[in-house]
Amino acid sequence: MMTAADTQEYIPRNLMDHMNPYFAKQHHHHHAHSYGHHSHSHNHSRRHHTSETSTSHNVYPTPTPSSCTSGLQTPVPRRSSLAHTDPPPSLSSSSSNSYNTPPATPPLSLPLSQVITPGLVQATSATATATTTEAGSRKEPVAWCTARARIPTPDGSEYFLHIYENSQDKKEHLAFVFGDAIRSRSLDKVQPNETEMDRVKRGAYTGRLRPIPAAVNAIGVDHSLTNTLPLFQEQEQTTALMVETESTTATTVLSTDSISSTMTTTTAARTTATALMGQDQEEDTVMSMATPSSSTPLVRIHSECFTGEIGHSARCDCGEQLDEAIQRMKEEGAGVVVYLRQEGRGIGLGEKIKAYNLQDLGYDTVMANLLLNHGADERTYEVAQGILEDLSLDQIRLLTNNPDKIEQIELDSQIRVVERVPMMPKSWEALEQGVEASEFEVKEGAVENKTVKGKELDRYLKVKVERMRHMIPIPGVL
Ligand SMILES: Nc1nc2c(ncn2[C@@H]2O[C@H](COP(=O)(O)OP(=O)(O)OP(=O)(O)O)[C@@H](O)[C@H]2O)c(=O)[nH]1
Repeated sequence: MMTAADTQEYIPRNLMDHMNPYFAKQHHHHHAHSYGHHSHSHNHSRRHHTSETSTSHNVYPTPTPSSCTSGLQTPVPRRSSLAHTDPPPSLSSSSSNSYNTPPATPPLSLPLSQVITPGLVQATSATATATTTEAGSRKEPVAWCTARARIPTPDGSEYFLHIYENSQDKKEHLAFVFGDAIRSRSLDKVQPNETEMDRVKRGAYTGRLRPIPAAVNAIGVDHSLTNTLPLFQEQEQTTALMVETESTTATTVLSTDSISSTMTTTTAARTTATALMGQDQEEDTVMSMATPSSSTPLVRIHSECFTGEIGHSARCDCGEQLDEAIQRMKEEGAGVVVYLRQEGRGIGLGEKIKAYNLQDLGYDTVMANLLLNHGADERTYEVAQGILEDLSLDQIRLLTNNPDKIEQIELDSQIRVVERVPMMPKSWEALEQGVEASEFEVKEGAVENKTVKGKELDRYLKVKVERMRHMIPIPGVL
């Protein structure tokens, strides 16, 4: 769909980079095309590479010491220099568990669980294998989920927050997962020597956890859950998992629903597992079996913005966008917000704060970045691709106005944006309709308190449209 914004003049990224001496020879692609329903392949090169993989397309080389001067000319380290050296885990490996941080707190004592051998627990979708792109260029996963937990929200709905590690940087990138149908393959994958409680702690269960009587919140108590099953059965009607081994017989109670479906018997360990379901299981089963939506999932790839999301800043609409994305996914009952820790379009919070001072002098967001010797936009999307691949999302409806984001997410990947879902800034939508933003807000009812408006926001948005190709119609009054 062509919008008014499509016809606006813009400065392509390569031209912007030519304005910057550091990036003069960098970019090789960028074409404008409209995004509606489409499926096409790209043959242009990935814009950003880590230092390990980069050859001729190393877009942001680490400046040489001689190029480092002071003040506005001081370059900052590029992402490529931040790439850490830990190898990503091979999901197909049966012996490596190096990426899982040891628990900081002493584990609950679960003697019987300790004897459960690998293979006993099988996740519902534990078929994760390293992903390979169309070009076959990437064998190892880029991102893997280390933990997940339920987050209830004030309106009673909830989502599962997924924590991701990755092969590109040391940051904790996130995925807000709405609905039960979307699962992380790396999370569900069985890890060597893990116990059921290990899996519960990292969130590798289906359904919902429930309180157990054994969870006494006091130190100096025996937190062993053995020999307490009869008590649980009588009083709590909770899901009980009975584990029997060759040498010992005892029972461990876990409050996971549907855990029986994650268990199988291994002959090697001569272990059997039986789930004894409580009376309230039916209700929970309904929750855990939410019908997977047949429609393509809604996805938002959101970049961190401390000022806009936490700091009540009216310089940008980042907080409003995050709220809007979450609201829509609640309404649809499914979807994923991939939350990337690339603050300030990848330049970091400190540098963005410097950029704000330059903006107060009259420079726009693009020029302020360039004057700080940054690219106009230094974000990369390999981690987002890795997260989407891990969540088995290769056909998505993407909430964005940014064509570059669509190009980057499809690049060298099987992921296809089958639909772009626009995000109209609330204040501009109100302007278009000739109403006060506050009226609009009330009318829509979707936005709580993050709607932003004002001259600074208008300027920020116009720069996105005019210089960064964002597909937002500028209100006639502006
Ligand atoms: N360098 C810089 N970054 C900013 C500024 N204002 C917001 N950001 C960052 O911009 C990022 C959001 O990018 P946007 O260009 O607003 O939007 P987008 O994600 O590219 O596009 P949409 O998907 O349509 O929202 C976040 O990381 C913010 O921290 C600014 O003035 N300077």
